[in-house]
Amino acid sequence: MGIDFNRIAIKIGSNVLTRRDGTLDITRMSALVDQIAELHKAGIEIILVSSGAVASGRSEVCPAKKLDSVDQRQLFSAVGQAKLINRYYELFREHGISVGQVLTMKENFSTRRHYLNQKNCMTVMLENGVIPIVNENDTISVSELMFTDNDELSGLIASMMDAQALIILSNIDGIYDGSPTDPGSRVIREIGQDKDLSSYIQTSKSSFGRGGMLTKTNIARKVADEGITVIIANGKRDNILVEIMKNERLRMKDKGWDCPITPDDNPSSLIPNPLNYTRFIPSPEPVSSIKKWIAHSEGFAKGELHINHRATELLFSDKAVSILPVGITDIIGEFEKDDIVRIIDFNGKPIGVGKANCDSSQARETMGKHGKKSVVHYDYLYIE
Ligand SMILES: Nc1ncnc2c1ncn2[C@@H]1O[C@H](COP(=O)(O)OP(=O)(O)O)[C@@H](O)[C@H]1O
Ligand SMILES: N[C@@H](CCC(=O)OP(=O)(O)O)C(=O)O
Repeated sequence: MGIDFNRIAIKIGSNVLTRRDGTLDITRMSALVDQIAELHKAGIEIILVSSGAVASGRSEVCPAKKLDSVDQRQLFSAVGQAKLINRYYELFREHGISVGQVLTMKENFSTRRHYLNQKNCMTVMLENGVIPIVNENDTISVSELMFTDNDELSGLIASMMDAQALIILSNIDGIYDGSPTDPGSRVIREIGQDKDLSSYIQTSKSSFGRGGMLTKTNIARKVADEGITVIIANGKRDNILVEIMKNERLRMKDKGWDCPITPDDNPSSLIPNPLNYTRFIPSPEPVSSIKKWIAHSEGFAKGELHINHRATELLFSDKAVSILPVGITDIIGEFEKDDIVRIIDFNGKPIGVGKANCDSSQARETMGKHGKKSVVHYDYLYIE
């Protein structure tokens, strides 16, 4: 399979863009923009997911009275997002590159129509040489329906836009095999598909971050399972993006793949990258666009299909299997045709999601019967 990085998503975390006192780190921002401009000029399409709205607003306004966390988020992000996008606009303009702002919310991924509408918006931007700069619309997002953090959002965007790679920039070199503060811990450079990382991840997160390393790891695994290379690296390191792309290019060349980086790259300067970063090995199996959407729709599931032992076994076999009524033992909740439903195995464990082929009452009528139409067709089924 030939792989090249001609479309990538880059997520810049709050901590990369903010100084210790919470103010926007313009020097860092400018350095990252220079690198993105270099990649853009080399012909790589880039979608930027940037945090930093709340952090940059915090230093801008001094609330008249004590605010609760929702009011704070709304006030700071309203002021901070304007400041953030204005900075990006100015910095990219120095390189002659146009940028556009995309503010989104979790609900915007809930129906296929909304999903495709967003995809279309960003596709048109890319086709016209415009770099989309995406952030959650924190001002009007409802707390319970928010993304865990921008790592989750960046995973959705990378998947939706069929990016070949997602680079998550944080304030740490990658995922450590122990506490990052322990001098004996090392960055794990490559993570295979079945590697369990739960014992390594501490619940700590950086001062301005929302989700922590656990969400990064979970989202990275999910996105890599869809065939997208995911890299977690330190956005505070000089020239990190360009170095990562050079290193990845070297790796691909090694395997006989082609990957455009900078047109004036001097091959002699392409020594193996001494930098630490964590790379999630992508699944070699391509995942269709609709399955990618379904994979990220778990939060919108309207009901549950409980399946028996045999159906569970078949779903994990190499065969392309749909969920037939005969394998269903219980149906929980009410759903319409085309709604997302959760698939629960015989042990009560959620194992995937799918788009229902019929509504819940029709599904209940055929449950347990042979020779009936599938309740979830294989093409609309995503097993984790
Ligand atoms: N095993 C680990 N390896 C690396 N970082 C870890 C690990 N366990 C916990 N962390 C914490 O995760 C933090 C990064 O996540 P987060 O605060 O969400 O950053 P961001 O704002 O960039 O998204 C690190 O600063 C570190 O404190
Ligand atoms: N939308 C928020 C992002 C908050 C957030 O989740 O940040 P991060 O910890 O960097 O993923 C902002 O711009 O401040």
